Amino acid sequence: MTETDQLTLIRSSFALFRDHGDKLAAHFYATLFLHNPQLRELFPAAMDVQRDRLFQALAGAVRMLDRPAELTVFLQQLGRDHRKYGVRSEHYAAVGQALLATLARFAGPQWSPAHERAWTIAYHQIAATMSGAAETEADRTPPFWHAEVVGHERRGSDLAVLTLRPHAPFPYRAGQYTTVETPRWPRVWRPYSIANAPRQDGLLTLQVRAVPAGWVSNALVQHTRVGDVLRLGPGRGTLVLPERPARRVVCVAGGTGLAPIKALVEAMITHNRPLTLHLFVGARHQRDLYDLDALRQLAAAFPRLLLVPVVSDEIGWAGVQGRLPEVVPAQGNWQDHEIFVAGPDAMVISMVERLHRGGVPADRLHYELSTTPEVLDITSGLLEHTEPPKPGSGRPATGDITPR
Ligand SMILES: NC(=O)C1=CN([C@@H]2O[C@H](COP(=O)(O)OP(=O)(O)OC[C@H]3O[C@@H](n4cnc5c(N)ncnc54)[C@H](O)[C@@H]3O)[C@@H](O)[C@H]2O)C=CC1
Repeated sequence: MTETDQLTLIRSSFALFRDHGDKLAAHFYATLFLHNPQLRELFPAAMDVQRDRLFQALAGAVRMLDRPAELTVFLQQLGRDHRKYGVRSEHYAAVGQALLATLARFAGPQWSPAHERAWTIAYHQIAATMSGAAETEADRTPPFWHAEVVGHERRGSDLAVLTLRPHAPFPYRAGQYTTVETPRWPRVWRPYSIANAPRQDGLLTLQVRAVPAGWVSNALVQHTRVGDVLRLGPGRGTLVLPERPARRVVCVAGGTGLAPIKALVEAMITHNRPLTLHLFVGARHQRDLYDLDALRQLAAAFPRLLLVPVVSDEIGWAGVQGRLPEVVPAQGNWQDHEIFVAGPDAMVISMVERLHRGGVPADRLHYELSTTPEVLDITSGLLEHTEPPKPGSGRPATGDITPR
């Protein structure tokens, strides 16, 4: 079977599953657990979110099949990230069997031996790439880090700043995110940006907003205390400082999008010391500007940091008023600036589009979206246990200005 034949068979059969996402996933997990009850304990108690992820993961992999280099990078990362769930190489065969049986069932009469072969080959390649990367990584880093909560500060009714002390050195770059599991919700992991540049004492801060029905965010904000121990996945994400030192910089943070931006600002102040550094911090209401005191301290220590709080939804606010995508382009000519943007996807997309239209080259625009295919894939693997990113999370897509 040629690669082209394989691709055609997989894509054509995939179209048959499209309308069965939920049922297909439910059948897959039922089959998997029926034949391998010992695997149930790798998954969270509630499987509804998990089921949604399966079809997205398959769609992501099928989409990338004709881009092998990209697919390999994605699968390697997925394999490394599955270590924290306790996934081992021998589990992949069981998953493959359940998957193939499920696909055959949902494809119906159109399923042929050729389809079976094409999917089997593809799955073996996927499993080999994932488990190979996981094994290589096992020589270098632990699958997860325990981290003690050494500070828990409420900033308003739905927001908390957590300070964590990992039990072992936790390598990451300013602007990256980690995934967090709380003892309250075992095996449910959610991504949160790390809100500080790496420090000598190894402490990490998270800025977490509790969102409606957000299991982990509510546990972290409402029910977590100093002394609790969380688990952290490895640092991830591409919203990091570029190789070339940034000389003139604009940072834009909307809501808890401040977390990665604050880490980047700290790193720049320590290492690059840019000539100009504008920091726009947007919130809906004045009371939502939850970290102003700390930002003012940064500005006092580094006078070239110009801090601009922006409030969008409160009449009577005496400072800059409006939505970030309208305010920031109007405040200056940023064509020769390095721009970092984080916050709600709609804000980030609108901001990046406007700045690009205004002449800022794509390679100077740094941001991440929660809905990029890459992210969807990473957070929704066959065995992945995370929801789409929530507040406080950071996503890879730096420099790509195409909204997805
Ligand atoms: N790397 C990243 O980009 C990161 C993104 N986030 C995301 O940031 C978001 C933060 O949520 P909240 O704190 O509740 O922020 P929020 O919804 O209260 O909004 C914060 C700011 O963004 C503006 N904004 C919101 N929607 C907008 C839109 N459609 N168009 C233009 N401006 C808009 C608001 O006016 C305000 O200035 C979450 O969705 C979270 O996932 C969080 C951390 C990192």
